[in-house]
Amino acid sequence: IALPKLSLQFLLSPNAIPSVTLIFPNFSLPLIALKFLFHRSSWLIFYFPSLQLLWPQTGKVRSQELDDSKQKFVGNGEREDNFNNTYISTIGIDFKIRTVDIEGKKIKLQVWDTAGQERFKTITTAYYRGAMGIILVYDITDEKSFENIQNWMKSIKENASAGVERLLLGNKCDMEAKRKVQKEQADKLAREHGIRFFETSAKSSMNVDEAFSSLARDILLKSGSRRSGNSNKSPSTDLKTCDKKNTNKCSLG
Ligand SMILES: Nc1nc2c(ncn2[C@@H]2O[C@H](COP(=O)(O)OP(=O)(O)OP(=O)(O)O)[C@@H](O)[C@H]2O)c(=O)[nH]1
Repeated sequence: IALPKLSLQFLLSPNAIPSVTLIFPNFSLPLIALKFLFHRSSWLIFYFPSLQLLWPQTGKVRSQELDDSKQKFVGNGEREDNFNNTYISTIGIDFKIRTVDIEGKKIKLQVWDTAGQERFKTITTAYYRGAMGIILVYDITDEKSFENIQNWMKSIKENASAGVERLLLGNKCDMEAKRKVQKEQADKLAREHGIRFFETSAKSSMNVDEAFSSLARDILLKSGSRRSGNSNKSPSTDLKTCDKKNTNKCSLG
């Protein structure tokens, strides 16, 4: 008998709807439906942006897969012709496996390609900790990207594990005519931080293998020397100069 009275009181109160749900369980069905709809819509609102985050990433992986298969199909054709010039920005993290040969041993590297853009910094810094090596890449045709290296160095100091192996790369060295960052500037910066520096080209593959091998070798050496108590750096990697005039060696490390 008391229930309807109670429900009326509750209906008039600001908390009416949850109270009615408690008193009349049969009312709860539409309310649950409402709640479900509400939750579902909020879930959808939260879910859709994350889908949008995933889509371009998938697109990037797919375009790279297509590129790889194109390279296989073309066979020994010039790699430059198959270079993927379509720019799809990395969103958050992109994951790749690369195998390098170090003194006859195959070393599998797990490479986490992080977005360079400032707005993804919170996501990317979360992945620093635990990384054994970090490659900092700037674009030799873009001064800002070089200036940004200082910020990344600071961020690594704050977020990465102590003693993480670092490597500085000046990429796009096939674009000499558009060069904005001189080799000497980067060399100086690398020396200040006590790290190796190479100029590379993802387009012509210049020094790309050398860069990965060098980092892997330094990581191996460091972990080996940690065990043996010796902390000497490995001898520098056999590098090629980016400008075509001198294709012998250029070790800046
Ligand atoms: N000429 C030339 N172009 C390059 C080279 N490396 C990358 N590019 C081009 O530069 C653009 C950006 O390349 P990405 O590798 O996606 O650059 P990123 O720094 O990873 O960019 P985010 O994914 O936004 O972090 C693309 O259009 C590439 O084709 C290179 O060595 N030489």
